Amino acid sequence: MLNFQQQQIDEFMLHPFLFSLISLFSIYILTKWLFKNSSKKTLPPSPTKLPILGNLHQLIKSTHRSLQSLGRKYGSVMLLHLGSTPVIIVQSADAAREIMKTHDLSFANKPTSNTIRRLFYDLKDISAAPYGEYWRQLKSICVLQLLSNKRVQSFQFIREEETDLLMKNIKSCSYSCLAPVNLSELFTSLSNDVICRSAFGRKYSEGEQGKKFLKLLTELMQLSGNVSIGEFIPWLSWINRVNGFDARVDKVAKEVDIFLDLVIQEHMNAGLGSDETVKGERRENFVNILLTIHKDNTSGVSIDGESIKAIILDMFAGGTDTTSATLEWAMTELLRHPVVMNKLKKEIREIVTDKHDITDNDLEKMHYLKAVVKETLRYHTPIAVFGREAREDAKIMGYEVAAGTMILINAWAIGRDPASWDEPEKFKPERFLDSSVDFKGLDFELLPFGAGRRHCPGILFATASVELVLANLVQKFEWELPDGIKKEDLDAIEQPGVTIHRKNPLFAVATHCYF
Ligand code: HEM
Repeated sequence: MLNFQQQQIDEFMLHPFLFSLISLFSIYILTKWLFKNSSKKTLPPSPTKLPILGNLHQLIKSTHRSLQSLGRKYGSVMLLHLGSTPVIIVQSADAAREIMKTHDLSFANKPTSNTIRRLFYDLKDISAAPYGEYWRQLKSICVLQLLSNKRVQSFQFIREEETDLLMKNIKSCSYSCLAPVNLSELFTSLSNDVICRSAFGRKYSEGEQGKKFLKLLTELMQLSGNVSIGEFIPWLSWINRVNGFDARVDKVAKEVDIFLDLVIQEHMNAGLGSDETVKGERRENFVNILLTIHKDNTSGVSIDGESIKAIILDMFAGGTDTTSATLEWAMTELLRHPVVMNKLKKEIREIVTDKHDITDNDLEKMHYLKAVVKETLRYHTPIAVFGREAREDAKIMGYEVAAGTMILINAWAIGRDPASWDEPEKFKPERFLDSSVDFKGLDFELLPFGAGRRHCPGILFATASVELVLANLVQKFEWELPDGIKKEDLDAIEQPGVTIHRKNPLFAVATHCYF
């Protein structure tokens, strides 16, 4: 029986036509299999997704913390699906370096949404504009004209005057009657006033219109940070129309536009008269600088009225909330760590021995203060997660990324990665004293301001205010928590949003005053 079968097989195999047919068919199948396997994309690991929602349900509580815990399981580069949108999550210094240095140009776009488009003049602002000639022009205006070293120095008088007002306010509201002050609220007004004077040449916070503008800005920030379900699950976008979200976006965009039109008109009427002067010297404000660029069309840069409004809006959106959050977290940690507070106090009081006001020169010598600010930005990264978008197909850490894919960089998790940091869960400014690690975008383990082409142009502007305010708060007052709250009981609960603030406002009492 076996022999018969074998014989049949042999005869069959020896038949020349059948044999070649079978060979050809086998080669075809083998080639197809090989090709299929070689063209199969190497994608990052991915948690199981639900139908429709994808992985959205896993990010409900706190995006940066949820991403960090998923990363512990799936690795520092993982693929999530937010609804039907694939998103690559990056949570290590090495992977961030590949995105923002090795392949920076491939990832130089920013992810956008319909909400951002409607709030930010159809992407005419710097932070949302796609990479290209228009964005390059805007960024160069921003870096060379609005936020350059020289310009930031020229606004020193604004920082000093506003800090001085803050100190007087604390003296009269807290020290005089030993009452708790809401530091969170004071930091928000200070940051707004500093940007307002730099942008418009005057504070708008006192008038009715200005107050309304600040309220609108708060709403604008909330709306831009809102994860609108329709962005990720397009067939559910009707929900935004029904629940009033779309109407709110349109209303805020319209009212912000009316206010900015008014401010620009005022500046056009007043001309350079709207600039503030210090000892007879004119200090140009952002609106006037932009109007001059618009009029002169110098150096081939051309911007229109909408671009001016979009840039101004970016300065407020990018510079106010982030600065106040940094101050709020820095004071929270100083109050929770009396040893750090005392060390900082000692440094500041040794440098500012007489009663003179703290100058930029003094700040330069305050190495511990700078370490406290860096540690605050590492430990409480204000913009915990920021995005990029692939402009073309690229490969990161061996994984393939298709053009158009959204990337989310979890700067907060990178700042707490044990692979880069010793005792990352402790607030320890000392770690920066003998270290060259900085936040200027060259050290990928510390990315509070991002890196590469899209890095934050406001670093100098922000740190100048944060350092001056902190140094004054610590030099001029002794601080205690209200109502006998112990340092261990001071919470650090976060309020989710684009910028991570404290959920509960920070209250403290100025018990001694030295001015
Ligand atoms: C502590 C304060 C601040 C923090 C933590 C911060 C953080 C950031 C981050 C993470 C980005 C994205 C970077 C990237 O994608 O690589 C960014 C972009 C930006 N920031 Fe800031 N920022 C701060 C202050 C400011 C200030 C004071 C201004 C202006 C007055 C400003 C204006 C901008 C602008 C215009 C962009 C968009 C840049 C671009 O897309 O090319 N920021 N910022």
